[in-house]
Amino acid sequence: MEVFDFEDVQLIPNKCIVQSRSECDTSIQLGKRTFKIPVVPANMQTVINEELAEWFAANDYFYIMHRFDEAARKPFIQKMHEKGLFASISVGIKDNEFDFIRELAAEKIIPEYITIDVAHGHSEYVIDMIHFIKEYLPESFLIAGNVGTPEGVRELELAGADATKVGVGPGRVCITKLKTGFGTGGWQLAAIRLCAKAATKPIIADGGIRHNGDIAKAIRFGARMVMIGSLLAAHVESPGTSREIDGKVFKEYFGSASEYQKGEHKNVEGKIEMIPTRGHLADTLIEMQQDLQSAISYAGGNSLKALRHVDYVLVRNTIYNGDR
Ligand SMILES: NC(=O)C1=CN([C@@H]2O[C@H](COP(=O)(O)OP(=O)(O)OC[C@H]3O[C@@H](n4cnc5c(N)ncnc54)[C@H](OP(=O)(O)O)[C@@H]3O)[C@@H](O)[C@H]2O)C=CC1
Ligand SMILES: Nc1nc2c(ncn2[C@@H]2O[C@H](COP(=O)(O)O)[C@@H](O)[C@H]2O)c(=O)[nH]1
Repeated sequence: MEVFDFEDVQLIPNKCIVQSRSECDTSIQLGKRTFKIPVVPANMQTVINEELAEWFAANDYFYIMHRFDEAARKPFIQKMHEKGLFASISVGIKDNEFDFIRELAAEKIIPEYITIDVAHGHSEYVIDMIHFIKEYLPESFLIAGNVGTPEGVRELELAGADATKVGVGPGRVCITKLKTGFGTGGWQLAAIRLCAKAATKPIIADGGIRHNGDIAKAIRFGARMVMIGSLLAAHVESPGTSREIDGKVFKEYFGSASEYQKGEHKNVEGKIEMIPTRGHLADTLIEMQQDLQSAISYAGGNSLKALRHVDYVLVRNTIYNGDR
């Protein structure tokens, strides 16, 4: 099996067909909606909160609210709907989550998007939850994950998932590879490629994006969208707690399976990082869009489709050209 990661690949330019990069269309459809860019912030407590979710939805960006404030989810959906915005929530697979889905269905509170968010998503229990959600809330677009294999993608799709999320262990604050020996950390891009070949529905590539160019690479290898944590954390608006260290302001970015999230040291597969505070999230998203527009122009097209078939070379670890 050929394995490689984002830093090992460079895409090869084609003749440009646009007069300006602004002609390149970065929009992408997921479910019934079209979004400005193929990027979704990670459904983590230091990346997204209700205020940001509202901003993302109101500005035509996709978002997935995290699942770590369980009781807030129902009023969140209602609040989004009162404001005419789409609701996109996460669920786990414990028994109370089945009750929650039943409750939403009984009260006809129907989120437009639901994501089943479990570390090891290739599981009978996740498949049970997919069946359950499809029975009780068939109108919701259902994303299930995370998986790291073509078999995982196929089984979740077959169970009824409308999209699957791919990535086990490539995240910036992930220590799954170190703690268990498993995952797609270090070869996430090759895993996206394998999974996309098996997929008949969209896949969301989750974790490991370190540069804006990695978004174009993920799309080249079959992702419909990418989920991003670290690059979208630590902005002025980000929910992580700020701390001043040696006169510089940092924000917390911690893993959802870290002890900071769990409140105990049990099955810990995540850590914390302090990231220097960046500017405003809106500016980072605009830069991501501009970089993608440029990537599309290098691909020789005027929409994201152009990225899907560009040639590439494997040049191991050369992303910095020795400039690091
Ligand atoms: N994308 C990634 O690589 C990873 C992401 N995460 C994130 O961390 C958060 C916590 O997730 P998670 O650890 O799934 O915790 P959850 O609390 O969501 O656990 C999911 C359920 O599955 C059970 N389970 C059995 N085997 C596993 C396994 N190998 N991994 C995970 N659950 C298992 C758990 O039971 P029990 O706890 O008793 O075992 C629990 O009932 C999620 O938001 C997840 O996305 C975590 C690790 C990797
Ligand atoms: N193994 C773990 N993975 C985690 C944890 N918390 C979140 N995640 C995953 O990371 C991505 C974000 O990755 P990034 O490279 O963009 O920072 C996120 O979407 C989850 O899938 C964790 O505690 N352990």
